[in-house]
Amino acid sequence: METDSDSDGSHISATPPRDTTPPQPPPPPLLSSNKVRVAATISSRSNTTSKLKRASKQKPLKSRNETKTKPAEDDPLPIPLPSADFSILPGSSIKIHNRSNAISTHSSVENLMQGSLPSKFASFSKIRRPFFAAELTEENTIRPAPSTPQPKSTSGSDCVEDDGTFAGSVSREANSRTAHVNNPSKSMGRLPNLIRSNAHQPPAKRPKSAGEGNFVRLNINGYGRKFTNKWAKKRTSSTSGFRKSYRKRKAKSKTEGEADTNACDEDGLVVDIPQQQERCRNSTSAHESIQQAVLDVRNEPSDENLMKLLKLTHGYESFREGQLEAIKQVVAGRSVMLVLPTGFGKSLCYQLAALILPGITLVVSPLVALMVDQLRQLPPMIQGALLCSNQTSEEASMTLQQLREGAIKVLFVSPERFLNAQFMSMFQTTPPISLVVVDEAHCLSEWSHNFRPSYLRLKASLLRARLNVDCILAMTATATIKTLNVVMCALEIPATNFIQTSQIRENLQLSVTLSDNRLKDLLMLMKSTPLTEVWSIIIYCKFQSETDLLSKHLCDNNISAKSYHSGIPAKVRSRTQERFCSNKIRVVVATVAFGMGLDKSDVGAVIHYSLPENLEEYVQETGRAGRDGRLSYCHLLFDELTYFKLRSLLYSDGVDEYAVNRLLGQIFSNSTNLHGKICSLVKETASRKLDMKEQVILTVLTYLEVGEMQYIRLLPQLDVACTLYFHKTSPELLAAKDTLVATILKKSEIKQGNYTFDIPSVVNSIGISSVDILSNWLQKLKSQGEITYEVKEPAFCFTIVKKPEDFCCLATHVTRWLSEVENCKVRKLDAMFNAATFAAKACTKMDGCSGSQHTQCLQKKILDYFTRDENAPSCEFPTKMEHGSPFLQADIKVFLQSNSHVKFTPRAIARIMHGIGSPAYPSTIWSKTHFWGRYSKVDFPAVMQAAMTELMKSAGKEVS
Ligand SMILES: Nc1ncnc2c1ncn2[C@@H]1O[C@H](COP(=O)(O)OP(=O)(O)OP(=O)(O)O)[C@@H](O)[C@H]1O
Repeated sequence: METDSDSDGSHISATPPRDTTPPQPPPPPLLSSNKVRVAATISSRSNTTSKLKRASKQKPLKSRNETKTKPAEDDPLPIPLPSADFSILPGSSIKIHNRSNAISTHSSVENLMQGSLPSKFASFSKIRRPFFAAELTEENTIRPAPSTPQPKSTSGSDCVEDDGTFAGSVSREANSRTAHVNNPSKSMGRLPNLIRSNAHQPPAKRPKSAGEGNFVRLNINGYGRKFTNKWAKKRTSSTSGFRKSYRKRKAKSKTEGEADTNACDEDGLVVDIPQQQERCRNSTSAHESIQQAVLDVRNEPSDENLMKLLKLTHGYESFREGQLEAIKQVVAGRSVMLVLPTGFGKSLCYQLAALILPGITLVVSPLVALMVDQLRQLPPMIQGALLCSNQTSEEASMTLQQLREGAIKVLFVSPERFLNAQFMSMFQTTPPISLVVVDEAHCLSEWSHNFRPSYLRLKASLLRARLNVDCILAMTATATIKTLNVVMCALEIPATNFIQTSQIRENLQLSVTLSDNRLKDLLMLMKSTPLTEVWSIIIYCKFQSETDLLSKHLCDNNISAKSYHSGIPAKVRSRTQERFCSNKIRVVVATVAFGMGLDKSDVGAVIHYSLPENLEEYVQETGRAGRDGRLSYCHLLFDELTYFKLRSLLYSDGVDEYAVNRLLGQIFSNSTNLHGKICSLVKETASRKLDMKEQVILTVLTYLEVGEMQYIRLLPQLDVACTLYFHKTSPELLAAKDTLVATILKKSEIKQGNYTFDIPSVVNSIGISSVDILSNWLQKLKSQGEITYEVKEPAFCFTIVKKPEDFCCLATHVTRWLSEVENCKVRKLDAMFNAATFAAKACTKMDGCSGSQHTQCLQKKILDYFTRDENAPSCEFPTKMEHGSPFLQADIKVFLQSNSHVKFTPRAIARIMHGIGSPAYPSTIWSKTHFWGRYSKVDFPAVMQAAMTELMKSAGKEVS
């Protein structure tokens, strides 16, 4: 059962244990959940009640059911089928609002909103883990090279940032809706997150500039390699250029005899030229007003001045809860931890701050897709750009040039950039950085659901020392107390600067079904009200194969659906997303790969076809529904089998101490001679030899770099094996003319007449300063027709800073920590499963839950999860796992006997018994044994223990 899941949730992304010594001066930690919540409210809380009252008077909650969805042109609307009653689904008695029974619908809506809902919840975010692809290699060596790091990599660490490969412009247009709920005021009264204010009361028209909008042409798919901020571009382009193109267009329209003033500009946007000129004039005055408003705020950052600026820049009448406080703190130079729900307006906080602060605002974002989305959403008067590895060096230099000229206010980068010495030093020649924004800040903590080792570099101390930045805005939508503590500690954000608002969006109706036939139940759900009346639906699956199967099944049943996962070509994915956003596809059946940068406010329902791995994921994915504030439906279909499968998969990243020890041995072998030289570790070979996933190796390496002590310095990843093919001059003759060729020949192995060498070894021995010099030189020989060459074997590259004194002690420390991370993930899954099981089986329905509708009890569970002390065991509902089996020991014995030629560790045996493949014991081979996955219901540590006992017995026999 090797997973084809996109979640790769199983990857521990293990990383360094936290520094035990807090940074100087130590930031006041968030002591307890209570403390956090008290601090969280700061000033925002006091206004909440009155705001709610005001809001409830102002706007009614619209029911999605009452919206007439507009059928798309190229996909026929599914034929409405007789509605089914969910109550017939096993394990539930769902009673969802029936169209033919309007009164019951609305009363249910009221019921939903009337329940006593807690006002504070932690919430969701949208980051997704990258998909990792490995290539087969044969070597596994660590090699020395010169001390200067090479700046460019072919398959470098930046590959992670580029993983968000889907591109495509996203339609921002939601269907216009006019319907109202019969009695909405009651519901409204209980909605603390007035996200709907956006939907119901369109903002005042934004001031427009000549180059309105931040146009981005995506290059992720390989076509159009530009990340351009159009506004900035227009600023630098000359007027004559504009006139020329205008004349050209006009002439063209004349020759064609058409009075068409609409023309396609170079980027494919339709531009109305006379209007554009008018806009130019208007924009000058708008620009001046904004400049004046910025000056006013700088002089006096009062609520009134900030509000005025907000209106001018974004067209909004007021700030949402938490926004004003965050902006004020940041503008005053104080770091802030901001926790707001998904789609609540975190970006606006740094956008306004960027405008007010004098220097550059650097936004660290985990995925290119997200950066592109954020760049696109910048208001026109804020010039932005992004740096990513998809760009050509010319594009990157152009961005740098614009930065130097002060033409860019907001720069988006990935955390991997902080590996790059060139990047870190480039700010010496630009205006200073005023603010660093860490988006999806939970990625910084190993205790979050989405940990990214590269985020570990983002320590306040580094930002201060290398970028001279003191002010940090950390933002997330989903973080537990434990996660927040880690983030705030690393970024040195004092507890007093913690801003958290009400977290849950109450326009989401949460329902749950424990199902023993999910396919049948899903179809029934889709063919019943209210879903028959909802246009945009996302169905989340865990596995890629599942999404393909489901979308086909839905299509076969007259429901237009498309599958979306990272195995689908980027172009196709991009098109699916585009068509979904423009309402041409009704249903997208997706893995977690779908949602990043999704800019669609009118998703009416999110269905989970599998159990999410944790409540963070659940909250985040359900949060993609109803961002327009309308009543939206979130149904969770789950079964125990998937729970067992997911739980097993969480153990696929675990490592044994001896393997960590061996890894350390490889990294530091000959380290005395290697000081400052480039070393490499071929990913695939190391992974197979150590039976350790590449991602886990990277985590250990990151630990060695940014843990308590710095042992290595990571460099961008590289394909290290290079094969040369000589075409004109013979190798010997060329070597006689060129010392570089001579060195290569000395360092090469001859395979089938071709010369293969290790790039870091050659770079080290010829003493050149960077790998780039070597590759430029090879390129030159290639252009002369002398050679062709190919590179392969992606490797982790690093230089040794210090050799650990005690390998064993370090290995123990790292292993223990990795194991804690693993346990944390398992606990998160259990909490998700327990919450769903509680709703489906044990909820007494006293607090407003009914049928399969469990908004109230699930919201309570979520609140509890995000605010409780995670270290305290939560055993309100024991997990379903068995702790042993009478046949386990005997089966392991038989398994060992029948595979006596293979060496196993207890972990390897337990993985096979749980049906999990690993680099050294791949599922392609081991799934053939009939013990494969046989004990997935038995707790993994118990299976490991049994395997250990059996291995000891057989070893004892061998010795005697
Ligand atoms: N004060 C406000 N009034 C009205 N609308 C607002 C306000 N602030 C933000 N918005 C709008 O809310 C929407 C969501 O904002 P944004 O994308 O910044 O949310 P987010 O919290 O960053 O979301 P995510 O968690 O998905 O990253 C945007 O359309 C934004 O313009």
